[in-house]
Amino acid sequence: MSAQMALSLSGVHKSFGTTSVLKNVEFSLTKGECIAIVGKSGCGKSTLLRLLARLEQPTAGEVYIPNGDIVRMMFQEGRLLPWKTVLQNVMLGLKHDRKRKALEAIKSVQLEGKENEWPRALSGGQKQRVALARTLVHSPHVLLLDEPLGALDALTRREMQQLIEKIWLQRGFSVVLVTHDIDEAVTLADRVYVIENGSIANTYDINLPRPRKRSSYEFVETAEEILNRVLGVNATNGHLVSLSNIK
Ligand SMILES: Nc1ncnc2c1ncn2[C@@H]1O[C@H](COP(=O)(O)OP(=O)(O)OP(=O)(O)O)[C@@H](O)[C@H]1O
Repeated sequence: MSAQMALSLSGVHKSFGTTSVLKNVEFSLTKGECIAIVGKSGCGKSTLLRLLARLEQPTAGEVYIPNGDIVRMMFQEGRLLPWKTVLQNVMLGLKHDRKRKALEAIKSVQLEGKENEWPRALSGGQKQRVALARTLVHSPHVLLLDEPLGALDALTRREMQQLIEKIWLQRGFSVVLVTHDIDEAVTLADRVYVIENGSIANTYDINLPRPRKRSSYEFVETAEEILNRVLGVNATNGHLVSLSNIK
């Protein structure tokens, strides 16, 4: 494996009982890359992330992450402990230098001044900032994002996307983002994988300059192409066609 490899999956299959969820999934990330995984509900996106987080084991194949590399996951619901303050939530799981590290992470998500608030006093966006701080405090090599902005309003979502991009560019970790929002995928990812019925159906390299302009012709074209692929729409005539006919 190359020293630049952040993670890789080769020939990964995952079944639950007799239900086959992932079939022969193969991809890799170099360090510092951000990829997005999109696909219809139930296609296996979260299962893929859970394999990367080692919350599940593959039925066959290999998930490779370099020894000692730290992987952290952020979920759609922030999963904050309601009986702990912002600072206490961010300090969770830390062993050394807890307060200093937590304060630094809280600052990086622009929540200075909220350290002693209870989660119930925070807006949805602020809660997700705390959830992000809780991952950053561990200095992850790989950040797994499972639809982290899915419950936020459109404006807050944009702000969070900008924040995630800024922190990612500063810190240089690798990101695997699962999202239903194709614009979000094209805004953030170097590469977008479309999953269909548990397999990678298409890969799109996104070579647009950052920060990406959603109104640009290239952005709109790319997002539409990916959306059509996910939906199984033939972009040339706009009709729904059988997914198996699209290569
Ligand atoms: N622990 C489990 N036991 C049995 N089946 C499971 C388990 N986890 C996931 N599945 C099944 O695997 C399939 C894929 O689920 P997964 O959550 O990975 O999809 P998804 O693409 O993330 O969906 P969504 O976009 O709706 O979150 C579903 O049919 C689901 O019911």
